[in-house]
Amino acid sequence: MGRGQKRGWGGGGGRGGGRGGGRGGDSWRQDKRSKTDFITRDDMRNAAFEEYYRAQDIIPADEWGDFLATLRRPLPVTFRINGSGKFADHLRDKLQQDFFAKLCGNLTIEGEAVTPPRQLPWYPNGYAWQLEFSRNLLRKSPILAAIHDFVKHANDAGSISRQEAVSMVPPLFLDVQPHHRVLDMCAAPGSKTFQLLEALHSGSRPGQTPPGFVVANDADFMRCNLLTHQTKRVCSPCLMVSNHDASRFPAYLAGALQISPPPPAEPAEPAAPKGVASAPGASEPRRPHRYQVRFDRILADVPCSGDGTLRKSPDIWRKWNINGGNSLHPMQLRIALHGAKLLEVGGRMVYSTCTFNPVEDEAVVAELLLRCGGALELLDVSECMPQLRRMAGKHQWKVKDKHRFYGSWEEARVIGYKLEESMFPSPAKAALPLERCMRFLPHHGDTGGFFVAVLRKVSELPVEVFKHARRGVTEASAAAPGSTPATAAASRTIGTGPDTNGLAEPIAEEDAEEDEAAAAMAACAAAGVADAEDGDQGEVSDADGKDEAEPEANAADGGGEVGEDVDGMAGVVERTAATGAADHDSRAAVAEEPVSWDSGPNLTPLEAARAAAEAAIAAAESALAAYEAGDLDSALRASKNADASARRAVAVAHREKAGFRARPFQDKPRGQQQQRPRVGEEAQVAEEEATADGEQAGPVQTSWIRGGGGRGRPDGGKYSYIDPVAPLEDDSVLSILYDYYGIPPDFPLRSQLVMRALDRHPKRLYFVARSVLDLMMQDSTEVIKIVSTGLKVFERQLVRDQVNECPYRLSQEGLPLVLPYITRQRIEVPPQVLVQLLRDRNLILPAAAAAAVVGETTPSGNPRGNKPTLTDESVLSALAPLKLGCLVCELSASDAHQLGFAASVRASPEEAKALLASSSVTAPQAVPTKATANGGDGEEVTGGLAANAPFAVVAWKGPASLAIMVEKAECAQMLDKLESEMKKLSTC
Ligand SMILES: C[S@@+](CC[C@H](N)C(=O)[O-])C[C@H]1O[C@@H](n2cnc3c(N)ncnc32)[C@H](O)[C@@H]1O
Repeated sequence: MGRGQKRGWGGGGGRGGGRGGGRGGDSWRQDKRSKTDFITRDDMRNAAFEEYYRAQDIIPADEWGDFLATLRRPLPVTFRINGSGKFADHLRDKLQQDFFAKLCGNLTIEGEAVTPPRQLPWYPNGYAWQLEFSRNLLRKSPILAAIHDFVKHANDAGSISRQEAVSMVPPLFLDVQPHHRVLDMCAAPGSKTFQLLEALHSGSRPGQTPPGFVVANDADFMRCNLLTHQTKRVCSPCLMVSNHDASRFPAYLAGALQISPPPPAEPAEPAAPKGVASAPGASEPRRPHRYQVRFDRILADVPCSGDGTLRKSPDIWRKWNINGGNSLHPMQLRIALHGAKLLEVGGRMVYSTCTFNPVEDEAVVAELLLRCGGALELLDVSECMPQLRRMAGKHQWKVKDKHRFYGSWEEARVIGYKLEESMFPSPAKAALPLERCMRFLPHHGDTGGFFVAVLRKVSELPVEVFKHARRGVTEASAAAPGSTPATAAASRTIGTGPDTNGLAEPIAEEDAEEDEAAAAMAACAAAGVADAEDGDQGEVSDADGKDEAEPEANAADGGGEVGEDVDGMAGVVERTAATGAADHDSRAAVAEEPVSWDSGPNLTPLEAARAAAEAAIAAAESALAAYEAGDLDSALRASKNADASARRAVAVAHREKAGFRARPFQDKPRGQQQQRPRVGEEAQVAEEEATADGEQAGPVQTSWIRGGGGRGRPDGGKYSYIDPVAPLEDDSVLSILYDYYGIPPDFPLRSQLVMRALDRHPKRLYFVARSVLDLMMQDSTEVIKIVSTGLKVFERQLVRDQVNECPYRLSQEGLPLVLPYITRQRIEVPPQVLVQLLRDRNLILPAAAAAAVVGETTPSGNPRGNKPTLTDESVLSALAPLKLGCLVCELSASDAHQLGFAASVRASPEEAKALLASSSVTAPQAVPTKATANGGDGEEVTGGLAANAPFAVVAWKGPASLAIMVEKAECAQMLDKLESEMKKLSTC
């Protein structure tokens, strides 16, 4: 492909083992550029590929030319609108009316034809679109450039997701409902998990948690982190991200560990002589009931050779060879078989790949069906989504090794190179209804290629499916992305017999799992640490994928989070610390002076870190002002101070995080008291302080811990590179949260609020759905390797010089979940004020504004004051009685109604009870048996907490200002929605 051929937005993320999926910002474009710049049209051919697929007869002969030509063209940009409801409709209508309507007809720009945007007719609610503009056109046309910007910002803000059209199909056929227990076996980077979560939350009211959950699993740990990041935007407490080889995802959990009651008091027996085992002691853990893990819905979107993504990843033209698909087949079958085992009777499983290759497609499905002996059936979904063009699955195909094609296993058995019987068609397979499988061809809908089979489990699997020894955890498994030397070695020790037919078949699977669980249980009972799973992958990153040792990350950690939320918090610090607008300038003036660290009595490390961070901000602002005023000497001085203060904040925060309870600085003997450091020396002083002796506070104790091993877990845990999950049990904090926000005691903060670090002052608090918590509780031996879970609802927030009653602010992400239960610290604001807040982000309160002398300049020559001021009397009087600190600003019910937004809910105690009860109902066991998939005309399949949230923002009341704590991109989106609805209303 020549350079001129590139699409304006490049392609999306890659598929398959090693290829990552980029989303957000311009990274797509960069990925794309690096992949395509060196691939010319002449490179887009591969004789082996053409020979293989011509022989397979999966492309009608008269379409072959079209098929190849389409594969050589770059992929259009495809995106879908996230969620459903008012916001999603608004976005769709805006796109249609403001942008796409202008591109209808035979539009040409400077002689180049513009392909009009195309709505994907089969995607529910008209929420998915395809755009096809070249980079060249983007440069020439303001309207195309505006569309580009809009889509980019909407993607950044999380209201749309870029995703290849056919990749959206498998989740639609899975028909996920809110009560389902869902497993996404190979989930990263998570575009389908996102859809599954939306379906799970579909129909949930704000504050309501669906009773089901989604476990998103991937064998690659780093890709699990990517997945966690990508799915944040759904705002779901029902997600657990795990890291296993899907073919060995734990099928049995040890159950909740029970401690036998103490025996009745009896006369003490003489101690047993040494070397004689004592009788099972009454205080020994009783072996718990085994708990079988079952799911109602399973997506097996397996790693594959990926030739369906040739348009997105043209480098595959060069790399494609017959061995790719052949070598993946055994792993794909293992994963599918294990999925069948984990599936609940009556449950549905979708097997999908992005390859045209029948060895990875029909061959796997056919072998799976045969092995399951009628326990699985292939569903006929031909009536679902009729506008989605598809080809029926094949009953016959050919298998090839590096030498030649073979018509049957008999032919290949002796001379075939690395071939397995399961890859071949057979009369028994030909009798299966394989035509029910679906293959999506690129030239039919200007898409990529995909294969989908929808299966239902109608009865328990025959025992013999899993009877044979597990001989085939072969090199394919050992080479799985993310597999560690430990797993690979473990796999090899299981061995591959000569006649294994390569399938990870089996076995001794039950035994292996049982042994694993028993060993882990024994180890746990002995309070030991068993690395029963994969061992340490050597990664040291937290749930967000940040390096633990990264100084910036730690700077915010114990230091009052001042530097954490740059967009949200910096503004708050600026205006809440002390005296508002006027204060900004006075601080700027002093910020040029080296900062004193020994001021004030009883300065704790936390306060010191906070003070240092604030000083850093003040100094940085001062430096900026000086640069703007052209005073380079002052700017340089202030910059050095900012640097030194920030370093100090990092150092003190490190110490605080490490659990040192340092003595107040002035406790030091007089001679050793902190001297005011000279400019440039602060960092060194801070380092010394950070290593000074202190009282070790020790890690916090909790009643349970699951997973992980990092972040202070006392026993080390099994997985030293993953953060553990543990309940927040500090009642002093819980009581403050309940009291400050007026949350009714029924709301299960006490049982469902967790932290990901065993810190005395955890930085973030996450809410986990009951269903996820139950799953974790069944896993008493911690077999499931949890990478992340929970919805962030609170973030630690302390501000200097402010009486901040609650150390945790709400997180905008978790607001839709907790808002209905919040009865204090919330105010209604008229739409105009909300617009002002979203636009300016910080509004000065009148008293502070009055204190600023208009026209006066600071010592460095900058104008004082001059900040947007909050003047609305109704808001000011509503704000007055509220405490300093976090609050929620929302539209009134009537304004929300008029503007067409979901009205904010303030649940009465009774309603709160009902909402909570409906959030934790037991999942019905009956699963719809209708052989239909969701997604028919007009049927709504998406939803989500975020999508249906009322119009409300987290804000911060300081002594001098009101600031909102929402990221800039999200502010812009909200502002756009609000203004557009207000405009509509005014023109009505
Ligand atoms: C086709 S991609 C999945 C795409 C994903 N479903 C989505 O929609 O974003 C295949 C994924 O399988 C993972 N993988 C490879 N081998 C695996 C295994 N044995 N078990 C689980 N995941 C595996 C890869 O790391 C990769 O992320």
